[in-house]
Amino acid sequence: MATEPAQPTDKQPTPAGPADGQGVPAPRVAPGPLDKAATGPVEDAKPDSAELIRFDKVVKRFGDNTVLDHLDFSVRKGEHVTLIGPSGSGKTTILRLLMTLEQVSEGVVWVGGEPLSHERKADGSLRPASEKYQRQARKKIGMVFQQFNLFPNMNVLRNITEAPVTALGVPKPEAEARARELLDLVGLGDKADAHPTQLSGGQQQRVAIARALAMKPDILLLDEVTSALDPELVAGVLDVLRDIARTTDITLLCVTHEMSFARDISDRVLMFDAGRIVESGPPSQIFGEPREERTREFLRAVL
Ligand SMILES: Nc1ncnc2c1ncn2[C@@H]1O[C@H](COP(=O)(O)OP(=O)(O)OP(=O)(O)O)[C@@H](O)[C@H]1O
Repeated sequence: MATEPAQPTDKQPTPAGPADGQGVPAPRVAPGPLDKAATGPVEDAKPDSAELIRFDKVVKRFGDNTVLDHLDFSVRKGEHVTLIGPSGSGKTTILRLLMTLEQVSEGVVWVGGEPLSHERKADGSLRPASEKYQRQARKKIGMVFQQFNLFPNMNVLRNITEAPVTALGVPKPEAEARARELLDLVGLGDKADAHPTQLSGGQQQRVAIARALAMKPDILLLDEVTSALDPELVAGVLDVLRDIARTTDITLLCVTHEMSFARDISDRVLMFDAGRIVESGPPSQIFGEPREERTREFLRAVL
């Protein structure tokens, strides 16, 4: 397989290019021209309707580096799942595949019962998805990055309303009313007119959370959202997220190094190592009685 071109950074999310899986055998769940050995109707492979996200035999390579190695997992509607594991184990790559900032090398990513990494052709086969298809398919997914990435030339209100107005066509007054509600939710009701440079890092990150929620996503991806913050600002952001986890029915997929936060908000924790899940279970198991030595070793190092 050819080495991939440089990937977009979180700061400059560019539209996803064509999948690098083109020309390689298609995943088991994607019978069709790319998978000559596979038989059976595509419909049979559709995820369970309660599953909102499903990774099916997903492989992600960067050049010779296999970052995700035939990864299978799913997340149910409304579930809060946290990914933990050592640096470089592939956690962020999973979120970036869901945002279509990266493309799978093999396998299929499904969201809401429809393929995200691929699109269905008229004959029922799955082919690597076009940029246009993915732009539409990822609309129900929001992400908060480590760096807040607010628009510096727009005030807080406009940072939040910009995407709903331009991408979803929400009328401006409606978008503004919702933005004000969200600002209240994140404890920044009085900052609508401020500019990002007038806010602390923690406040900027709370605006970024409000901005992600303004798109009314079904799925919220959180990628180490407190890593860039001064220690005294971390608790405020985590409290806002705890509230969101408790009071909304949003599905959360979260990468964090904050183990007590993971313990608080998660229904399930997935422990990763070298692109594979080494253990999966409720926080009581993972943090209380981990079954795998690799999990115990990792937690000894970080707790
Ligand atoms: N665009 C890229 N090009 C080449 N290699 C990449 C790219 N993005 C990630 N990688 C590599 O993929 C591997 C997994 O990275 P990833 O960021 O998913 O790990 P992680 O578990 O989230 O780590 P951390 O906890 O440090 O954020 C690393 O070896 C990383 O260097």
